Amino acid sequence: MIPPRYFALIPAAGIGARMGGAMPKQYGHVAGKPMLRHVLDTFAACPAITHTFAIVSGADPHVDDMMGCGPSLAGRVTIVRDGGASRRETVLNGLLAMRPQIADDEWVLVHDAARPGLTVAMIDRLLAELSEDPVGGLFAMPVVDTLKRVDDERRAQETVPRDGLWAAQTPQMFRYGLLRKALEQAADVTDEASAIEALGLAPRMVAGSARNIKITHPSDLPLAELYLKGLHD
Ligand SMILES: Nc1ccn([C@@H]2O[C@H](COP(=O)(O)OP(=O)(O)OP(=O)(O)O)[C@@H](O)[C@H]2O)c(=O)n1
Ligand SMILES: C[C@](O)(CO)[C@H](O)COP(=O)(O)O
Repeated sequence: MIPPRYFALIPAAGIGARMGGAMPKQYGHVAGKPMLRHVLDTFAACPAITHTFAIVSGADPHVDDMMGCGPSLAGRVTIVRDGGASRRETVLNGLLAMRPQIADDEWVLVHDAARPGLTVAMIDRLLAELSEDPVGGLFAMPVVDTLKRVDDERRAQETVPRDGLWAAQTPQMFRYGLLRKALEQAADVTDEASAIEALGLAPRMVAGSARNIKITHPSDLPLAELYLKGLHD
């Protein structure tokens, strides 16, 4: 029996509103290279990943320059120019584009273009932990801060018990057929695991890493630089 293969899907069609800047944040440089290029180079360097699909906006004017700023990724990465108005739509469009190359029981790792700190070793660890899992799962980290739910005036209304709370990261790894069905049926979700949970299934958490930071605001950049320059494990 041929073992199922692993494919990466990188949603990269956002505008980076919270980051600001002249271009979408996935093209902003961190440690000398565009954020999205870090991600594509990592997946291309991972032998266990059969192929990577990056989903960008149909009108994206930056992707060709990004693909040209380093060794060729031909044969390892396909750019799909079909981003959607939401993350969910972008990922779903990517899954549809992948259809001719992937079977329903094969794995899709969905990873934010905004998380350039991912390493090949982390990908291998995720596969080792989840490749036999009946549902799939994701990187996540236990919440360590005390959480407050606040009102419109930023006053605490409730302290949310943090026992059992984990902060989701990516990759989020599910079999193609299940993920596509879940996203087709989901309301607008902020991650793929939410759509899987809406089917009544329980994705498994795998301990992530602080280096797998999602670059959202300008204040996230210095820490990401430290990790990507190898100055901090
Ligand atoms: N319509 C969208 C929205 C987001 N994303 C992607 O989803 C990932 C995580 O989203 P986020 O960090 O929110 O990025 P943006 O949506 O670009 O940021 P903002 O919400 O600040 O605009 C990013 O790689 C982003 O490019 C996408 O592919 N399509
Ligand atoms: C998928 C994710 O990174 C998990 O924490 C997060 O939900 C993405 O949220 P964003 O608002 O699209 O950045």
